[in-house]
Amino acid sequence: MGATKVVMLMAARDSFRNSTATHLRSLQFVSSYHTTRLVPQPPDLIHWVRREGGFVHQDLRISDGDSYGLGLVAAREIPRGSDLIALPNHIPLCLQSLDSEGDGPDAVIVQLARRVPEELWAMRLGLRLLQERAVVGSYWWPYISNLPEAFSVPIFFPGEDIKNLQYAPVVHQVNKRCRFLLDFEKEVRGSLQNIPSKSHPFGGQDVDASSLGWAMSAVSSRAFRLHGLHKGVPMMLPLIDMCNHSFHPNAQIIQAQDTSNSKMLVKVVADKLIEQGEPVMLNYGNLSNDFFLLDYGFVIPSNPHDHVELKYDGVLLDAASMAAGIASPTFSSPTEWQLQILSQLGLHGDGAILKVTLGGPELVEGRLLAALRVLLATEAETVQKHGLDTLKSLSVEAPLGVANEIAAFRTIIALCVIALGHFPTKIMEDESLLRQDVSSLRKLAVQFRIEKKTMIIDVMKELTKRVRLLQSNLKTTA
Ligand SMILES: C[S@@+](CC[C@H](N)C(=O)[O-])C[C@H]1O[C@@H](n2cnc3c(N)ncnc32)[C@H](O)[C@@H]1O
Repeated sequence: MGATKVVMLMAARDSFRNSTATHLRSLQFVSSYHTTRLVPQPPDLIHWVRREGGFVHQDLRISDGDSYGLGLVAAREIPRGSDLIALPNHIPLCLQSLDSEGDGPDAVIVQLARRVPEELWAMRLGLRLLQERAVVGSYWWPYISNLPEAFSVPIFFPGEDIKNLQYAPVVHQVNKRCRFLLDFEKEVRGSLQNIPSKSHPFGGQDVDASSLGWAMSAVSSRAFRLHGLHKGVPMMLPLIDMCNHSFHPNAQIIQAQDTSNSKMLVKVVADKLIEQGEPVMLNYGNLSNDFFLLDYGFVIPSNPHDHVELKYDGVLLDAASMAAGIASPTFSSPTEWQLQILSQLGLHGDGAILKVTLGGPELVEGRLLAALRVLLATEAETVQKHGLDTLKSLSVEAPLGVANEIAAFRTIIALCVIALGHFPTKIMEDESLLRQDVSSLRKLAVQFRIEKKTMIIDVMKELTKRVRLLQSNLKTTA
């Protein structure tokens, strides 16, 4: 079902290739990506920002080359603390408040944006971007023409490569986004049917799922939410959005006041000395590979913030526990006092959130760890001596005793084995696929699943190490 929808999205993309009206800019979408921009030779973005009253450090250049697409680099050493870019208020592209009324094209955009669920906020600003892309003479055209013509986010993967992700939570998200785009295409077309041309936000042009997908991906992969003046409102920040991501950035975005006119500026400032030839990197956030893939179209190898989602399920935990050699586990039939703690952990009763995670900086989600410790304990009094925070913490060693801790860790290791078993292929097979001549989208899908599996194996290794340590402590004490 999901895959069929995706194929439809791809097909929709192709069928609109010839719909260009001569007096308007086309919203069509062409299927290539990386460094290819919307027009073959877009205007010089640095020059445009300066001309519009922004500041760009004299030693900054846009560079083309590595696998990250375009990026910003230092042509000469830039000292720490230097301003790299400063954009006055009129350069960022944002959406007006969804509460605003009025008429004309902007009001139509606001009405359409109100129909987009908050979780797909990128589509809201995407409508605004599409509006500026459609009409000739847009103030932002020098910026928009420098945007990539295509994105490697999974809504544009062929159906087969969505399956190739092999990870249900992300496949589910991709299908949801594709379904949304196809439904929203109908809604947008319906709403624009009887709009007089002077109020048409896209200059009379048709909008399809593919152009909506382009706009949503342009925003999700490039917009920033700043928490100062604009209180988390997403904005497209021309030129600043040429900076690529690193968890070890050398620059950051700040908001500051322009001393000459006391208006607000969005700035990029060097956090470190930037060597000649070094790229300027920002941290997009401590995100999992699920987010990086869905919103940005890339994955980070050995991402310390990556995790896998599991459903908290007593029967599954019993199976894992038994596989780990623990006699008669009671995960599926907890006692009354255990159920009370599970409710406090949000793993039982009304409003329970059964999604738990393995991996990331926490290694094991605190709620899962606490549940295992509690359900593998036999005495209510021993457990009730401890607060929930202690039970949830991996750094508090064996709060309910060493044997309990070893049993909890072994159960998680067995859970990891079960989780690995859900992937239809092994890492070795994936790696051999990567060496073959396959499309870059397929490679990305395979790289994503390799990272998930490697992360699970790393959790197992770490917990095995801890079990060994606990066992040796036990022997020493004995
Ligand atoms: C804000 S834009 C940065 C400029 C972009 N490289 C370009 O060519 O316009 C974000 C996009 O850059 C690429 N990118 C940024 N950081 C990356 C990284 N660490 N690894 C791989 N791709 C990255 C991804 O395609 C991402 O969607």
